[in-house]
Amino acid sequence: MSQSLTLQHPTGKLTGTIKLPASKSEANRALIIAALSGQESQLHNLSEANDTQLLQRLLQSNDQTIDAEDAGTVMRFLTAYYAVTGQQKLLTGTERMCQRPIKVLVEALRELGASIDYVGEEGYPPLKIGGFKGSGQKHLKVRSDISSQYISALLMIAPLLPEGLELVLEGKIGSRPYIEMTLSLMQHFGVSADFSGNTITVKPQKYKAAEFTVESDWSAASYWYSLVALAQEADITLLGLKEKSFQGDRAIADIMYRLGVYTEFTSEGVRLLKKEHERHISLDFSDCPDLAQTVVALSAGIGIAVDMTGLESLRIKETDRIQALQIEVLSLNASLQEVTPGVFSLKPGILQKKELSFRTYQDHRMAMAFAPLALLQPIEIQEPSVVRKSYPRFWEDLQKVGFEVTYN
Ligand SMILES: O=C(O)C1=C[C@@H](OP(=O)(O)O)[C@@H](O)[C@H](O)C1
Ligand SMILES: C=C(OP(=O)(O)O)C(=O)O
Repeated sequence: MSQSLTLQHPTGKLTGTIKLPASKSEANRALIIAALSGQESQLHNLSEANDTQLLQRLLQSNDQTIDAEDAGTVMRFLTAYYAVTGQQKLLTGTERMCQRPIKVLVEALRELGASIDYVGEEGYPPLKIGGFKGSGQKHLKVRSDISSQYISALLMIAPLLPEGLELVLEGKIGSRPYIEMTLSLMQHFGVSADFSGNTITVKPQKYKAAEFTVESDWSAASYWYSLVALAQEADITLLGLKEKSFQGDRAIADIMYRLGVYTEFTSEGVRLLKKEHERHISLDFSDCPDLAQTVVALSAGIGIAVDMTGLESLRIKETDRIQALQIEVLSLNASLQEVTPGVFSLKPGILQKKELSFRTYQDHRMAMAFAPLALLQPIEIQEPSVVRKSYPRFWEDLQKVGFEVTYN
């Protein structure tokens, strides 16, 4: 496995058509729902992303020990899935996964009648999941300010519970579009729910088999927006994206309008063209946390000041993404600071020609967010294989639009 790669572009001019990977968020919901339905559903365009390939394999596995690796959705969705289907499993993951909290979900599932024990530290994987004795409980209060994945996990099993589920979300609702995506996918497979105020109600129901085609991944698209913003000239088409999407990261089209990219929706996807960008913007990432790294790396490189809120969940993702960003923007002479609690300010500096090498912290998004800076000067990306989590062909796709990629 290559320790690093060097990336450069001889002309800075980008034209081409890219088939993006499919959304791992949509795919992983469809896989869990299809498994819960107990019927044969036809799922098309499942992502080649490791997170999806892994879930597909694990759902077929009879092993007692299940390794969710570094995939948050796999860990959280399988916890609820194994609990409600009464399967005895030891569910674990990477060292980092065992530092990502899961207490809110475990406590909720216990209240519903699941038997789950912590093998190591209380509140974190690995988990020993045992039988399920429905408690008859249908009313649950769940914190919604840590990870929406707990809520999505509970919602997908809700129609199978004897009394259904009334979920009251407590606190700020972070990553809300992912909860809405879950409800939309459930609806697609025949299950209705009501989301009013901060309460989501799901009555006992049966999932129905259905065909589903996964849309291209808007989070993956964000790196192409960044590439277009940084290019000298660009005309890039991204296939398989829809104007009306289940994915909240579709917000990248609006964000990038301000950062220098015009989006034209076509029958096959989107066409990205360059435009003027603003110099100073304010953004709230509560609904789209996975876009923060793209925006920070681009803005630091191109010289845009950004005031940011809604970054709370970044500390408990594949790495502490705030800390990783704070370190990596320094080499761009930029600074990222928390100016008042919860409010971050990115101040770009003057980019000086020097050797740039970015660490990726076992986080696919660190690699892909910083890669577009290779349009400004040659750069090195460390541990480039991290992209396999969501976009395994990322480096090959860059080569298609003229990047020179050298594995060191
Ligand atoms: O449900 C999902 O598919 C996801 C929800 C988000 O996580 P949080 O809810 O933990 O913010 C997001 O960051 C992650 O990449 C995918
Ligand atoms: C946070 C992410 O994934 P997960 O939480 O599913 O591991 C991500 O892909 O950026």
